[in-house]
Amino acid sequence: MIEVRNLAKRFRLPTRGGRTPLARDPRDHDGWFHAVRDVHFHCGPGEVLGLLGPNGAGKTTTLRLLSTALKPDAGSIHANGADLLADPLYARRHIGFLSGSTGLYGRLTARENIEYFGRLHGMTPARLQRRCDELFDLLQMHQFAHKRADQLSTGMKQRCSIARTVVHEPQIVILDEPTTGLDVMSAKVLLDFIASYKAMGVPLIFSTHHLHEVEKLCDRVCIINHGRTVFHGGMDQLRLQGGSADLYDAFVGIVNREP
Ligand SMILES: Nc1ncnc2c1ncn2[C@@H]1O[C@H](COP(=O)(O)OP(=O)(O)OP(=O)(O)O)[C@@H](O)[C@H]1O
Repeated sequence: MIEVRNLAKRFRLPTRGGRTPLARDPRDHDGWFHAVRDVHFHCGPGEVLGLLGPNGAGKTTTLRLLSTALKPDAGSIHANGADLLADPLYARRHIGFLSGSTGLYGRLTARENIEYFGRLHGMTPARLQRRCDELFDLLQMHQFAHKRADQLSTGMKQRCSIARTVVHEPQIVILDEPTTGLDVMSAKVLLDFIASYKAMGVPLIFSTHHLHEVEKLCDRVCIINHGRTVFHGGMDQLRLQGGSADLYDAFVGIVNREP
């Protein structure tokens, strides 16, 4: 279970000649940009949570806070009872985080990349071998396992990055826009992967702009707008509060309702 409460993160706005620029965004205040102002949600065992919101809403910043790549200014994050802000090592060991960058070494093969990250997590050679075989099956990577990462297609690189993210069998998985830029077949491999994690009972959070993915996979949804959670709940609740049985219209209804 991962639980996020009242999360906030601000960034210093650049100054011009020592003066703070005029506020251009509702999140600009006194020389700070409040990228995340009040985000809350939870995701339990076997649940998939979809993190949605318009461009710039604060999704990536929120996920980076969860992965402890960024430190929040306020709020709390608990994972399986551990306080991630007090114990960031817990996050490194037990959370698998896929960020926007591939994080792969171009001169290593797909397999060497996964093995390298597995060794960083202290996995034994036997466990690593078993895990690689498992992941290569799950993500259909056998065909390009021995190709250099810098010679892989976008879809192959993304599968490789996901394998790297979960090589150490994390208890919680967080994926930032995992299917962006992928063709239908590559996206399907990743969506099947998410479904298999759900079946294993691992809480999984992913951000996306694709509502059909949410409809297919998510048990709950968190919609962020201007850095705030404006909706958190199940799919039926989303349709009810958004005023439409159509997910797209319900999403637009909720986002437009925010002042
Ligand atoms: N390091 C930073 N310094 C200043 N501003 C930042 C920083 N990181 C993010 N922001 C700002 O915070 C806001 C939220 O960005 P974020 O990347 O979290 O949005 P997002 O919801 O993931 O958007 P998208 O859907 O376009 O990926 C944006 O206005 C962005 O410019």
